[in-house]
Amino acid sequence: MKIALIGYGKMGKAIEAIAKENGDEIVLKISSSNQNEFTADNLKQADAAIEFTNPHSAVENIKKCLDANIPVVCGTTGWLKDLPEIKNYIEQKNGTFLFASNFSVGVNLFFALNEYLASLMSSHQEYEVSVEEVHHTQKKDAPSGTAITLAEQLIEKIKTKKSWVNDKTNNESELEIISKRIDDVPGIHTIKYNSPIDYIEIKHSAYNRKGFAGGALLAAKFIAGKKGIFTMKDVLGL
Ligand SMILES: NC(=O)c1ccc[n+]([C@@H]2O[C@H](COP(=O)([O-])OP(=O)(O)OC[C@H]3O[C@@H](n4cnc5c(N)ncnc54)[C@H](O)[C@@H]3O)[C@@H](O)[C@H]2O)c1
Ligand SMILES: O=C(O)C1=N[C@H](C(=O)O)CCC1
Repeated sequence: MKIALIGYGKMGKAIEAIAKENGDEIVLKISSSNQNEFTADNLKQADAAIEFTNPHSAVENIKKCLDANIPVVCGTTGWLKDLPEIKNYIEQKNGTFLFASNFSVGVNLFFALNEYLASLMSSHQEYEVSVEEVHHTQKKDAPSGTAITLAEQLIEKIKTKKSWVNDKTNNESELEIISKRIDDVPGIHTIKYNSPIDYIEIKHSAYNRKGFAGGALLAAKFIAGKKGIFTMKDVLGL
């Protein structure tokens, strides 16, 4: 398969390494230093584009891929306030799009586990739920996109929680998300349930970026040749 990489930083390079192992071809690599090559003609050489840049560039980059009629997988986090605009754009262009806050298969299984545990815990209000995420110090957004997905799942199931805050809170209706930034940590997410008599936690730790990169490639293969908006649930059959 032929892939355009929009963003050639830590994730772009991790995707390139796995693509080479799989026999996929990277036909275009765009970073902030070669924007002149980010053209419709160049994009059209690819079966799909994979976008991992930053919260300020993602929306424009996705639109450029849709304008060129190229299916686009996006892993950039921190831009989701603009998702309704992107959904309209996809409809107008009859385009193809897949976003995931986390592409790793393990985290997508962890999402399913989080939903299941939250539905069990919803009738046990003595447990106070909170989320913690730890990432490397170069990360631009907080909380992580993955932590937001986990928090949204919890708010859906645990009716006392109405919204999340990225800070400590004593307000019972707010779900606490604590963000920590430590050197080179690829990503750790923990869901904590604390009661006056015991404590339960579920935790996912990424050892490196291979899971995110491999999942993004699976997603690109899944959407190539399709039309519409997809999620990792479609890719993994969850
Ligand atoms: N969804 C997931 O599974 C997942 C996993 C890891 C990282 N991420 C997210 O992916 C994004 C990128 O992460 P990273 O660690 O690779 O970051 P990074 O800073 O290492 O790389 C970003 C790259 O984007 C390039 N870039 C910046 N502006 C650009 C533009 N306008 N057009 C094209 N390229 C541009 C930079 O030159 C750089 O090469 C972040 O938002 C991060 O949170 C998501
Ligand atoms: O390294 C990052 O940045 C990561 N971003 C995603 C997020 O915000 O959840 C996924 C994990 C790694």
